[in-house]
This record gives sequence, C-alpha cells and structure tokens, in this order.
Amino acid sequence: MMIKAENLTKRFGKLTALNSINLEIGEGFTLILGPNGGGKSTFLNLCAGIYKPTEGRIEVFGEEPWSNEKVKKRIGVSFDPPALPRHRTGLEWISYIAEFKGIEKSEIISVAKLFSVEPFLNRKIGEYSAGMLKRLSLSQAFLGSPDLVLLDEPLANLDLKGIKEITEILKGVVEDETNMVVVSHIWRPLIDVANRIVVIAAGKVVFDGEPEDILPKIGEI
Ligand SMILES: Nc1ncnc2c1ncn2[C@@H]1O[C@H](COP(=O)(O)OP(=O)(O)OP(=O)(O)O)[C@@H](O)[C@H]1O
Repeated sequence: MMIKAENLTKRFGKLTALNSINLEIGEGFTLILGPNGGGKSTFLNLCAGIYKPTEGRIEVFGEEPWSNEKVKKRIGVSFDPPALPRHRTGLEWISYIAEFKGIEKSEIISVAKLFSVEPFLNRKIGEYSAGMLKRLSLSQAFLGSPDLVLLDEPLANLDLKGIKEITEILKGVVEDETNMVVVSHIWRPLIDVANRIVVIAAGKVVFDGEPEDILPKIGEI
C-alpha cells in the first residue's frame, strides 16, 4: 500500500478539516473529488508531510511523512496555487529541488521539455502567467520520476489547449507506471485516466471505488 490513513484527523484551531478518515491508496491513478472546503488539499498536504496529523496516523511507503526527508525525496508535489519564490527564475527553482532530491541536471531539461516550460525557464517566477506557473509547478512534481506524485488542481488556470495537453501527458506517465494522487474540480478529462475515485466531503471519505460506480452519482458531489 502506498498511502495508509488510520483515524486521520487534522484540525486548524476549532475547525476540523479532516475527521478521523480511514483510507488506503495503492498504485495507479487516484482521483480525489469533492466540494470546496471538504478537506482534499489538507489530505494531500498530510501525504506530502507538510502538515502533521492532529490525531491518527498517515503512512506513505510505510513511514510517517511528517519531517521525513527520505519519504519526501520519493514524492513529487504540485499544489494550487503554486507557492513558488517570485524572485527566482524557473530554472533556479527547479535546480534547487533537483539538488535537494539528488537528481541529475539532465532530468531538469527532460521535464522542462515535457511540460513546455523551456521558453520561460530563465525568467523570474514573479513574471509568470498563471498557466506558466502551473506548468512549472507540474515540472517540479515530475522531476526525476518520483515514486508518487501528488497533484492539486493540475488543470487549473490552463487554456483548453493546455488542459488537453496536460491530460495527455498525465495519461502518458500513468502508462509509464507513475503513481499519482490527483485532486481536481476539472474531473471530466481525468475520469478515464483514473482507476480509483475517492470523494472527500466535510472532512469524511464519502465514496471510494471505481470510476464507473461514481459516474451516475457525480451530479450530487
Ligand atoms: N492552513 C489552514 N489554516 C486554517 N484552515 C485551513 C487551512 N487549510 C485548510 N483549512 C480549512 O480546512 C477546510 C478544508 O480545506 P481544504 O483546502 O482541505 O479543502 P478542499 O477540499 O481542498 O477545498 P477546495 O475544493 O476549495 O480546494 C476548510 O474549511 C479550510 O478553510
């Protein structure tokens, strides 16, 4: 099992963002859906070791990701909106991530080519459009082919051509057996790519199953 959550709870002050969830996520492409404020991004942040659980437990590759560099090095993340340093260039940022993870420089070019970010890699991130920023953030997530990629809204802020292009890239990496957990309100293009759907609403897992079982109910989410 890649991810295992047991009675996982995350509170922010009095607000309970995730309320004692139990969830196991295996290999493949898992799409997480659900209403605004349901706890989806909180779950991704817990998987990435950015948040510490308030109660319960989360394991990624059998270990707790919180303050765990070993686990963090095996994960690629892209959050939304991407919080990247405005005064650095795209290349400086990706190089910094590559250094942290011990990834060779040649990998930077291959991921930059994949997401078509090469033309603006030498510009300061603060000058990027929202779509350029999204592409840079996705490049960072896939840098060095991590064992697990966590994506929050990978299709947000992209034009129609961009949505199609990124969807095709995601399909390609799934075929190459990259494991992904993806939160996306733009679910239509991704539903065929997913082999598992999890719906999180009001801090609880309210559906966990196959795409064909959720399709008839999707209007209710
Ligand atoms: N860092 C934080 N500090 C305080 N409250 C937070 C924080 N992060 C999330 N929350 C709260 O936790 C709840 C769940 O938020 P979360 O971002 O996980 O939802 P979501 O399902 O990803 O929503 P959306 O679809 O709108 O992105 C919300 O009520 C939100 O306001």
